[in-house]
Formats: sequence, structure tokens, C-alpha cells
Amino acid sequence: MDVTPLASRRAAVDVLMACLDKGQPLDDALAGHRGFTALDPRDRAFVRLLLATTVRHLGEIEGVLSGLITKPLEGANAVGRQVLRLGAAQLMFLGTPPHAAVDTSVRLVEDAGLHHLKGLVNAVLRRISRDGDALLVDRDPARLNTPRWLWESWIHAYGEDTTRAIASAHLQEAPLDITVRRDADHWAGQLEAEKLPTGTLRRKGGGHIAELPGFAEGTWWVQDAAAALPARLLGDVTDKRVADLCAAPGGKTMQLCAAGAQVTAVDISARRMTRLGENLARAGLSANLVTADASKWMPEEKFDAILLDAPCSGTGTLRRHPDIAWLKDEEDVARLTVTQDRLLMRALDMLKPGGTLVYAVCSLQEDEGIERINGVLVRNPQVKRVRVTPAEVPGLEDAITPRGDLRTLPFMWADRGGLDGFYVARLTA
Ligand SMILES: C[S@@+](CC[C@H](N)C(=O)[O-])C[C@H]1O[C@@H](n2cnc3c(N)ncnc32)[C@H](O)[C@@H]1O
Repeated sequence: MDVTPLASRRAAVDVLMACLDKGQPLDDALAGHRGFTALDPRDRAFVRLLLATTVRHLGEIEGVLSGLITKPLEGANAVGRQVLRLGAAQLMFLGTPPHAAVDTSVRLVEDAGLHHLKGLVNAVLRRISRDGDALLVDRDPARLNTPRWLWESWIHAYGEDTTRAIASAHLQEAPLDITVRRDADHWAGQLEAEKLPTGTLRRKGGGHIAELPGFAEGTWWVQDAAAALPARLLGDVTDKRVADLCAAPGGKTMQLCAAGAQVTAVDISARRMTRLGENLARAGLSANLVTADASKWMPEEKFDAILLDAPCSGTGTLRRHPDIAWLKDEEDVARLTVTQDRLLMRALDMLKPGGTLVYAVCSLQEDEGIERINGVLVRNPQVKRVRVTPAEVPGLEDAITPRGDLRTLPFMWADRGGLDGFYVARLTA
């Protein structure tokens, strides 16, 4: 089997093509690539880092490459474009020795039968290895690495300074966050993690998750500190009938089960529901699992509380999924808002009078957050907002909006490694 560094880079080229040229999410393209899954764990980690770095810095890389290439590499030459992007990422951001980055890139275009591009790839990457720092001077990474539609939507929602802070936070990789079922202090020691004010454990070193103590027994699961907040905002759920709508892969279902609720978890995706079932089984937790479209499904009995973690653009998770910035656009957001409205209306139908509904999206787009909730409140006078209180989100008091919703942003807790961008609103009817 070919296990030379070239095999890793070959997998990276294929996956980058699948992602940026064909629109497949990076994680899906990686999971579906045989060459990648056959690599040893160290090489897989390298490929992941190389791809994430290339996509995270795509705007800067393109800025440099466009100054060095006169004719765009398209059609049959498109592979050359991805090879150059990956080569540039290695030289500009990963500190790969120039001979390794340049030679393997030349071999990659040769392998692809693009012999006529060998000279170009060699010359462009040698120029970057020689003058890379100078080529980056006076560039604006936050702006360059953010597509225009996102930048403008954030300027409109948050203003220039906050937009710049959001985009700057996206240049950093996100830390590994963990939710533990109990004994957070004990597990902070076991996992060499910091306990954040909201109770999430944050591990500095990352590491192979499945090999860390407590994972196999389901003592904890991976969940961003912001993603752990919506379920908590349902308050004490002990023995309550709780629906977790759009539940898979089940991070929030596990929180609710662990908190003593009788949970019905609903998700439209059978494949993701299987994962949810496996996650629950690992933790020794159980819930009523329903594979259905939650905007059409109706339970026999209404619920005391509902968590609606609606499908969304995911622009609050760009630190973990930088590809989202380049794969999604305003039309995707507009389509999602229709689904979000339908899900919200059905969730209200399923709620007992006086019950609590928490709506959450891991998106920075106002269309998917406050605008959806404002629409619900205008159309349904019986629905009221229940303000999030500072005591419920210790250390994140600034994330409470003037109206009493929660709006986390990626640069919050910057000194601790940041946070995913979530919008959360709590309603009662
Ligand atoms: C943000 S993810 C949920 C994450 C999950 N709550 C967790 O904490 O692990 C959104 C989920 O919505 C599901 N989904 C999308 N449209 C749906 C619908 N109409 N009904 C039910 N589930 C839906 C997707 O399959 C996906 O699993």
C-alpha cells in the first residue's frame, strides 16, 4: 500500500475538489474517501489539518495565488488549482519545509497527467516559499477569509467592529469541549481539562477522543460550550415529558436524559438517528426515538417542555467547519427559514399550556434567529418570551440580548479559546 506522504496529499486534493468544486461538506467528503480512511491515524490528522487550514485561509491563499497566476486553472486543469491551494497552505501557514511542499505538489500534478502544469506549480510555490511573508503584508485576513455575503450580513446585524471580531475568531481552531454527566471536577482532572463557568470541560490538548478515559463508558460526550446551553434553559426537567426536536446525533438528548427527563427524540434522518441510538447506548441512557419530519409529526400527548434545535446554516460553527462559509449562501438561509417557521409552529402545537419551548440555532444569521422568533411572537399573541437570566449563563452575561434571548459569538471567552455562535430564545404559550 502507498503510505508515502504523497498518499495523504493525494487524498487531500480529492477531498478539496469534492468540497470546493462539487459542494460536498468537508467532513462528508473525508468520511467517504477510501484513500483517506486507509491512512494511518497520524497521516489522517495531517490531512484534516491541511484541509481545514486551506479552507480557513482560502481568501488569503487566493489573494496570493491570483497575483502569481495569469490564467485561471479551470476544466481539466482544476486539479492544479487545488494542488496550488494546498501547497500554498503548507508554505504560508503550516511551516512545511519548502522542498517537501513544492516537490510533492509537482508530483501531484504529474500524477494527474497534467505534465504541462509542473513548471507553473514549481515556479508559483517557490515564489511563495521565498516571498510568502511579503506577499501577505497589508492583507486583511479577517475580511479576505469571509465571503462577501456573510461579511455584509454581519455588518448589517452587528456592525463593523463586531463583524471584524467574529471573522478574526474564525482564524483560530476551536478547542475540544466536553459535557460530563456528573462529577465535572473529578473529570476535569482525569481529562486534563479546564472547567468553564457554565460547567463544560475544555481540553487544551485535543487528542484521540475515543481513547480518552470515560469516553467508552459514555461518561461524557463532545459538545461545544455554547451548544450545551439550550438544553439547560429548559430548567429542571426531572420526570417531565420533553421533546427534543431535530435531535440527532443527540448531544442535547443525552443532556436531557441525564437530567432526568422522559425524552422523545425526533429527527428526520434515519442515518443520524442510528448514531443517536448508538450514542445513547454508550452512555446507558434511553429515550423514545422517533424518525419523522418534526414539522408534520404529532404526538398522542402534548409535552411539558420542548427543545427545537432547528436545522440551520451553521455559520456559528465556522471555527470547526470553515467550509460552510464557502458552501452556503443567502438562498440556503432563505430556504432554511421556511423550515424553521414550520418547525416552530408545529412545536407550539405540541406544547402543553404553560409549557416551555426553547428554540436554538448554531447560526450567526439574524434571519434564522431573532427574526424567526419575532415573527412567531407577532403572529401568536398567546406566546410570550421568557427572558434568560444572568444566573443561568454564568460568565456569559454579555451574551444576553436586551430582549432577553441568548446570542453567543465566536470571540466570546476569547482568552479561553472562544465559543460557537448560537442564538437561543425561550418561549411559553
Ligand atoms: C443542528 S442538527 C441537530 C443537533 C442535535 N440537536 C444535537 O444536539 O446533537 C439539526 C438536525 O435536524 C434534523 N432535521 C432537519 N429537518 C428536520 C425535520 N423537518 N424534522 C426533524 N428533523 C429534522 C437533521 O437531520 C439534523 O440532525
